[in-house]
Amino acid sequence: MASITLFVGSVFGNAENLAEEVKKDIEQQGHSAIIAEPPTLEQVQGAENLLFISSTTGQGDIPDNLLPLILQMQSQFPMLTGKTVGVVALGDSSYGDTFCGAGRQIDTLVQELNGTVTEPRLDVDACEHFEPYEAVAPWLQKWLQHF
Ligand SMILES: Cc1cc2nc3c(=O)[nH]c(=O)nc-3n(C[C@H](O)[C@H](O)[C@H](O)COP(=O)(O)O)c2cc1C
Repeated sequence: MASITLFVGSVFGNAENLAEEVKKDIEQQGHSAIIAEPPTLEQVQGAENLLFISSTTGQGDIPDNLLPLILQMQSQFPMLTGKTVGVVALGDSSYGDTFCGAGRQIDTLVQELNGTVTEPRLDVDACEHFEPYEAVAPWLQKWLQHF
């Protein structure tokens, strides 16, 4: 059984709702999951495995509720060696070059911090998926197989 901490970046609630569904799914498969509310550096350091679920706001920006943690991680460099990390990015391809910009920033950061990325980041396009969970469910199955 794995223990997974979810770190969620959300402005209007899409990523938050998705995280609740993902949490249930993880638990149904016999693992434990908690959503870090609010997401803090201590929770990053204490997490066995980390799953980031973040929308993108502004022009490729990280939502305000997750930004302080990401800035702290960028400045304090809490190494993620030995921890499995997943990144799910919500975005909208009509934003062009900034599509899923927050998720891309987080993905780069966790790799710099030496997290173990077993599945490539999933980018979920709101233009294709009205309900993001339909895109995330198969990705999550594959990600959980690594535990
Ligand atoms: C003001 C605003 C700016 C956005 N900027 C981007 C962007 O730069 N890139 C992107 O891929 N999506 C962008 N989006 C789309 C959101 O990431 C997408 O709608 C997401 O599902 C919102 O999830 P949330 O409710 O958890 O914040 C933007 C949405 C809004 C309302």
